Amino acid sequence: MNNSSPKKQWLVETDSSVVAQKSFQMILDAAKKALQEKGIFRIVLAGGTTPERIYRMLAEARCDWQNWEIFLGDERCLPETSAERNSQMAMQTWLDHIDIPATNIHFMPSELGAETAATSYAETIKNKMPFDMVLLGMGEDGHTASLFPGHEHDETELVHAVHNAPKPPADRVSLSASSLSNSEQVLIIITGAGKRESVKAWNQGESLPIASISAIDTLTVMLDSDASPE
Ligand SMILES: O=C1O[C@H](COP(=O)(O)O)[C@@H](O)[C@H](O)[C@H]1O
Repeated sequence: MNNSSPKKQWLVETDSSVVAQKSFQMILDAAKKALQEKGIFRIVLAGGTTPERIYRMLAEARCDWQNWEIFLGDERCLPETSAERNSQMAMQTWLDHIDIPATNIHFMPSELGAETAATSYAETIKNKMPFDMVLLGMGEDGHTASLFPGHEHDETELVHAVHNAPKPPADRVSLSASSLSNSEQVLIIITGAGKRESVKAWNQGESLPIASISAIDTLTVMLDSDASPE
């Protein structure tokens, strides 16, 4: 990994639809660059509700998806077809609607339990990094992916088994902060007034999980005006 500091940009947009539109364009631009330079684009997806609108836009985009490779930043330990799984959200909003080889989609087998899934997914990603783009959201408590405030993990792990998550379900699987940061670009998208206090705490230097994320080249934080403390 590159030890120099990444470029950082903090963008405040008028509303969540502008955040979605600009994020969508950043993803397409990153894909175009990676595909031109090396013929493959590896992106790690965020779960939760914030990225849904972006994924729906991607479902409508005219792209050659053959050389996109999809990963997840975190997953919830629930049955494979549960609507609460991040993989199901990504399939329903985007991946079910495009012509991408199934072998290019790498979900976490979290139905097998957090430990088994974390070990398995570490094998999946270990030769796929650095990623080209990591997309992240942030919860109201400052968690990102399934890295929660107050939780401690073995920093040598690529992927963590997560238990006792304060947001259900309690059992989850998450890429580590260093795996999530092992990406040319990291794009963090934050919308809604419910996130404002955590954004403020992050700005004031509180050691929230979101604050542990970096990037190789560029770290972008894109917020809507509701989430911005200014
Ligand atoms: O549980 C999760 O929460 C965060 C934030 O979700 P949001 O609904 O507030 O966008 C999400 O980034 C993470 O992937 C997910 O598992």
